[in-house]
Amino acid sequence: MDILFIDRLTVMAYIGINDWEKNCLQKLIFDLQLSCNTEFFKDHQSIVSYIDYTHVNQVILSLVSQKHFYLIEDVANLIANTLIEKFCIYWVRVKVNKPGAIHNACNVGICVERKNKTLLKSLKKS
Ligand SMILES: Nc1nc2c(c(=O)[nH]1)N=C([C@H](O)[C@@H](O)CO)CN2
Repeated sequence: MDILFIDRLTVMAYIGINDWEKNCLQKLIFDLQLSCNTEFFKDHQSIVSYIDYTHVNQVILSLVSQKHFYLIEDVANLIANTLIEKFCIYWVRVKVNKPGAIHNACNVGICVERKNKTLLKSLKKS
């Protein structure tokens, strides 16, 4: 398995469980890993199936700017599930960092992994 990654993608978001966090933009930093098959892309006819990381970036910006999120877990789940849905990938890892959330820690975050079970099944059959 090959991995396409995006490190330290930074977005300002409405995020948090406290009242004061409802109207206050805070920094979230994303580390993303998406499975891909670079051998497959060598064939020019299949160029359409490469994962465009600029498109991934746009999807994340659009998702995160749409509403207020309660937990970083909610953001991580939404992004992981959407990426699995929108792109032809069978595995994704999404790490959401909320630096500064705890004054005596340099970072806190959540890391989720999702698999596209339907795609996995069809890959096994072929
Ligand atoms: N597991 C989590 N715990 C907490 C979260 C969270 O998103 N997931 N959020 C907060 C507050 O919003 C905090 O970040 C305010 O600084 C507390 N605990």
